[in-house]
Amino acid sequence: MVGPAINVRTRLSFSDVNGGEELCLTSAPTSIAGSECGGIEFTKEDVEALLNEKLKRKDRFNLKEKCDNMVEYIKRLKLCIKWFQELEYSYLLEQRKLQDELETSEIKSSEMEMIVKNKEEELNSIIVELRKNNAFLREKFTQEESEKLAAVESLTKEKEARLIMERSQASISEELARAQRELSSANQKLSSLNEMYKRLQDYITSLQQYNGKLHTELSTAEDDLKRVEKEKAAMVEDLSMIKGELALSKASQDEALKQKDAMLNEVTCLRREIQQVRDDRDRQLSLVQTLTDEVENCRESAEKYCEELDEMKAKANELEARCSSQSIELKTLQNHLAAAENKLQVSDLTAMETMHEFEDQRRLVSELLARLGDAETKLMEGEMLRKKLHNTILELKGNIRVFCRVRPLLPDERSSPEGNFISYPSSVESLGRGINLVQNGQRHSFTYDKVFAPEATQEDVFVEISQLVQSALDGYKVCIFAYGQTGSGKTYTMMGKTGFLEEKGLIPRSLEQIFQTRQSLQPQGWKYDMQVSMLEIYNETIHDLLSSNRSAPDVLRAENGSPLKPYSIKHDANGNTQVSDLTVVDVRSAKEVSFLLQEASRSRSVGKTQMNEQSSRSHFVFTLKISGVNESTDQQVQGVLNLIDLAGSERLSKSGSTGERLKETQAINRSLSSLSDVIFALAKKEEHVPFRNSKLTYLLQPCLGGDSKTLMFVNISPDSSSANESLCSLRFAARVNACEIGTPRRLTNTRP
Ligand SMILES: Nc1ncnc2c1ncn2[C@@H]1O[C@H](COP(=O)(O)OP(=O)(O)OP(=O)(O)O)[C@@H](O)[C@H]1O
Repeated sequence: MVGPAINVRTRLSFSDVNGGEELCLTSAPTSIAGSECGGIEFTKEDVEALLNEKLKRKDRFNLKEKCDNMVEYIKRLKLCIKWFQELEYSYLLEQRKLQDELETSEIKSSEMEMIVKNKEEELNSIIVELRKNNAFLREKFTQEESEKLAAVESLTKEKEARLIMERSQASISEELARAQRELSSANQKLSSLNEMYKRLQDYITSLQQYNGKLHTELSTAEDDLKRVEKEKAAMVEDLSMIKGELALSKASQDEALKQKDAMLNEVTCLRREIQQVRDDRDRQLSLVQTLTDEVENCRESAEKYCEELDEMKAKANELEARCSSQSIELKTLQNHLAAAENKLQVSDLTAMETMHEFEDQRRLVSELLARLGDAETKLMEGEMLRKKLHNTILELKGNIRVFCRVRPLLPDERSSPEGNFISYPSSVESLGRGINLVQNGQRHSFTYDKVFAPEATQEDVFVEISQLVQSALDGYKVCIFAYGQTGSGKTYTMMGKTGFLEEKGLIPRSLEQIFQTRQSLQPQGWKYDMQVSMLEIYNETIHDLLSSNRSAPDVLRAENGSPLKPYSIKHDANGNTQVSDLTVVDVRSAKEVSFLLQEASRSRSVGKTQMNEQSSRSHFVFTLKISGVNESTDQQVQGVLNLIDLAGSERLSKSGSTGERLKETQAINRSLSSLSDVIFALAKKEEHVPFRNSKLTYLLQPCLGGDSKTLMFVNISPDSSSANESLCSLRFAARVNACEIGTPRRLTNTRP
């Protein structure tokens, strides 16, 4: 008996996408029916071989494809297993049918039995084989399943890793792009800096050339000036001579005029007299005539009158003689008059000449004065230009600038019995910049950027720093501090004298100028925001001078009164200084700031010492932060103006301090000595600069070691008893002047 034929068509295939190969095992439609069945072609070996082959090539698949193939493979295996199960089931059915047939027919030949047995055995072996295959395939399936899981897991891991890698790659490429951008901008900056450097070099050389030219011009101008002065002096001398002569000639002219008047009077008198004489003569003549007539009449009439006639004749002769003598006198008088008139004319002429000469001289003098004025304005312009160039050169060199100011003697101070121990050289190169100090018979000379003698007013001093103050509005960090012995005039210089407008100090003047300039820059689109903070460093602790809570100055207090941490100083990468929790006030006018200044000076630690009635016992730091933006160009600037009034150095022996004052004095001297340590280290260009040794030096770090425009006032007392301290201050100032701290940097950018 032939059982039902089961058609099995199986195709197991693995395809390698990369290799393009396809490994396949296909069973042709097979009729599994009794002995005709040649057996199933998918033997364990085949599958194993197939798997081995697959495993061998496994490496070549990439994980994803491997996984897909695996899934496909597993699907097919499942199908295969299903088919095998169906096959097994059909075989079982077949077997059962055969057995049924065997049982029902009961006629079973031994041959048939044999066949059936064989068939059964065969089928059993096939079933066993199939079961084995099935078990193997199941095992394989679970293995493949676990492998698949592992592969999926590794795939997800790989995917994650890939994602991470992609993300990191994206960030790296972003960073790379940024770095490239930065590199290009840095390159641009570098090239612009190089260009700027070249330009600056050119500028410096041109400035130097210009400076040289100016110097030569200055020297020629000075020569000219000297010459002109000499000429002027000669002229003035001539003029005075001429004036003398003129006065003389004027006097002689006056005299001549007087003479002339007198002569005229005389002439008129003489004329009158002549007239009188003439009248007399005429009268006499008429008389003579009448007499002659009478004589004629009488001659005829009587001889008796002969005697009378003779008498009359004698009288007439006498009168004639008188008349002729009077005419001679008249002639001489007329001659005199003519001579006087001549003389008058001559003196008129000389007076006219003198007047002309005087006019000429006057014109010459005014011309010379105009030339002198021109030369003086040229000289002043040259001096201003020289100062500007000097400032630019100093800025380019990166030095700290130093101005020295000597205060006048105070009413209770006496000048030295040996005369002034401070003098100012008058040579061209040190004029206004040099100071000499004589101590123990030895002369010490110093030169700074500017020296102000006691006569210098607050206005004179401010004029010299106004440009520096101005640059805070252009985005520079500016620091001006006053250093000096106690009572030498630091507070006077920085703050001025309260209640005296003329004696306002640099801080109020600077603020007025800044707010005025802010106003004047508004039409150009500039808008500025200003913030003020004020602090003092007293006994190495910071006090907020604008804080409403001044009960415990060194330590901040929370609202509940519990102490918070003390104020701390921090500098950022741009060199901006921040003092934690310090009160910062937005200000819009100089008035607001002066109100705050008054508040702060009331809070400041001030005390009476032997050296100063109102001595500042702390370092006072005024900070104005300026941030400006140009609405039309979007340019932004950030400037800072630091104005610092340091506490005065003093000798313990001299100050006579005790108790609290002694502690203050020691703290002041300690911080000033830290300042000088920093200056020494900077001057020597040492690697380590001990900025952190005191709060003062740490606060001043950006001004002393960075890119700010820094100016120091060294204040000097003219009192001879302070000569020693003054010498120390001048020496310290000379060191400061020699410090190179770098080129000031302008903080400006474009609004994003
Ligand atoms: N240029 C000046 N013209 C007139 N008076 C001055 C001048 N400089 C200082 N003074 C006067 O000298 C005295 C001492 O000056 P000031 O208080 O400014 O000294 P200081 O250096 O700040 O002292 P301290 O370090 O003790 O605070 C004050 O009375 C001040 O008015």
